[in-house]
Amino acid sequence: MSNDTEAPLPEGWEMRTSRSTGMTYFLNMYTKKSQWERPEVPAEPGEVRCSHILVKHSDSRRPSSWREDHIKRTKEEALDLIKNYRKQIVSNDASFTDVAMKCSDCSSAKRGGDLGMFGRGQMQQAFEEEAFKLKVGQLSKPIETESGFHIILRTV
Ligand SMILES: O=C(CCc1ccccc1)N[C@H](Cc1nc2ccccc2[nH]1)C(=O)O
Repeated sequence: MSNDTEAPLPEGWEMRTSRSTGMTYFLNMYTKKSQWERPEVPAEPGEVRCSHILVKHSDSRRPSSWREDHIKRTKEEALDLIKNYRKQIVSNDASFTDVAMKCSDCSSAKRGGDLGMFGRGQMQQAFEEEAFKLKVGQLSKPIETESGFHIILRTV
């Protein structure tokens, strides 16, 4: 715990002095939210940009996609597929964009899986939690939402 006021603040934070009380507080430069406690980790961005690859299954919220009118694969088969896609990408046997365009069961497949910029409260909870944990350029492990299984690449 560093309460040394000289130590540099983590990325994205600025130190401020309250005009009314003279007390020091800390401002997240992305979200403009403030806090009294000295931050120990970089400020969370207000928005991130991610691409993803989605593999749906028969129990998905909408078991249909541009690829397949009636998706019959089981959850187990879907998880196996997304793990194999991740292996191909990590080993550089295929590019994220190509796999997304060919294999993703989301309409974003047409754009290499790109979902654009989004803030908290816009995507399904499990997807949001993982997306905001990622560093820029990082590829997530498979995560599950009601839509199916995803791997997420944070791009901005
Ligand atoms: O909801 C959409 C569209 C997502 C989208 C956002 C922004 C640009 C392009 C697409 N497609 C669903 C599948 C799906 N479920 C998701 C859950 C979280 C993030 C992306 C997702 N994609 C479906 O097709 O059932």
